[in-house]
Amino acid sequence: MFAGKHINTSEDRAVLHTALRNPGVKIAEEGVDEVGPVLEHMKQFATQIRSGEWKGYSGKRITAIVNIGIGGSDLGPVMVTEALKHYSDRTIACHFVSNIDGTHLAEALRVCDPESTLFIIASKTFTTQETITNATSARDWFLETAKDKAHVAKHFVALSTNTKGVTEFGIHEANMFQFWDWVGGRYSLWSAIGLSIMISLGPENFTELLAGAKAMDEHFKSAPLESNLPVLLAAVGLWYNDFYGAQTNVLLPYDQYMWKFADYFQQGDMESNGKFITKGGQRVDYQTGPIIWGTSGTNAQHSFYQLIHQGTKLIPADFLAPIETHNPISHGKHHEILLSNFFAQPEALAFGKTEEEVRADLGPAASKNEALVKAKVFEGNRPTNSIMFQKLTPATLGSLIALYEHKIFTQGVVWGINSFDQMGVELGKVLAKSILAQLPAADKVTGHDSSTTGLIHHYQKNRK
Ligand SMILES: O=P(O)(O)OC[C@H]1O[C@@H](O)[C@@H](O)[C@@H](O)[C@@H]1O
Repeated sequence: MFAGKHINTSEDRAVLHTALRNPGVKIAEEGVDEVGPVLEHMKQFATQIRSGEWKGYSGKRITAIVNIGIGGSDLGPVMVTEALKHYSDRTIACHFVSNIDGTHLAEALRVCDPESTLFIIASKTFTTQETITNATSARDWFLETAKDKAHVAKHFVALSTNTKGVTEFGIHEANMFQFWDWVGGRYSLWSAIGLSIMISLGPENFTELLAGAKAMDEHFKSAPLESNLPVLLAAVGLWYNDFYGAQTNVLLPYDQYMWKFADYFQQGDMESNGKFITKGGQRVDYQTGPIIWGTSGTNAQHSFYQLIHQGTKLIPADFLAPIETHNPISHGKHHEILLSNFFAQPEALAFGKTEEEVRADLGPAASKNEALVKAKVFEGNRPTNSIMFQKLTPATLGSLIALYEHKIFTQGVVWGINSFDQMGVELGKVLAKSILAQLPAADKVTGHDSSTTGLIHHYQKNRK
């Protein structure tokens, strides 16, 4: 991976997101020597937006950005801007529009002023139906007020590998931030796709984020296997996934800023390792990628922990927490309570509560209610990893993301699959396109099973 070999075999591509955090690295791959210049372009632009030097068409400064992208062109920027909100000066409101559901764009535009809004169209391919449709509607909305197409240049920029698609859309090449086909969508927040992060947090913090990831890259490359964090995380995951039949891995950050961390790695892990075919084309006869889910802190305890503690499924869990909080309100009381929960849960999951302990707790009442005794038993022996870090800084977040990226890579290598393509997302897209063409009239609906045909007909009869 680090050497730039084409390990994404199905697409014959290198996998070089690590080069994005190591500008100037020498690898013979088209575009690698442009990493530094593009980063510089992003810094200049972000600084102009943040300082107010960049003006909208009517002379107002930019006070809101709307990142329009989906999947890897959305989840990274959303997760990181949330996780590092503490580092934002909040002078520029950040909106993220991904869903094709018109509600997503409409609700974002409701609070934006066309004269002071910048649209960032983020799409590696610049062909994704949701993004191009949302971007076109955003441009129409903008032109309702701005009138003149020449004003688009001040309010629309693109992050893409597809220069032709971007210029055809009407965005000037000078307002395009390039990246390359060796950056996978779900590994792209380090590239131009991170522009919204940089505008929100400032170039220095973005540089720190990259530096944190680079530190983890170095560790991954050089640490002995037995003390190599991504390898350990991968090995523990493999153990439960492949030898204990665990279907899943829940991510539980005890830091409210990280509330989108699991959402981000849902794509990162499941789109990478949700594969049943090896690189050589054989059907695997073992389990590959786990189901990833989770949410932050104690909210999860009051929601789904019941099943983790006493359900019939084995759910390995990763707990993450900062030693220091950015918000030590009420003399640090909140953080002490938060951390006491962070320490308590893995202990409870590991050691549970025996029937004898329950009986001792209940005293004489135990013998009167045997069912209650059984209901209060925790079997324990439920596996967890606990990861503590000093504070959620840009560098620490960069390291944590890279830690999980390399865990995913390591597991993919052991399973012999290609973690860097995503063939499984294509079929639904193709079917949706053919159905879209059939929606105008009932007699156009052909080639489907009776359930699908019935649903489409129901919609056609009842739409207004
Ligand atoms: O960035 P673009 O090209 O719009 O793709 C957005 C997303 O599309 C999906 O179908 C997947 O392939 C994702 O990996 C990707 O991040």
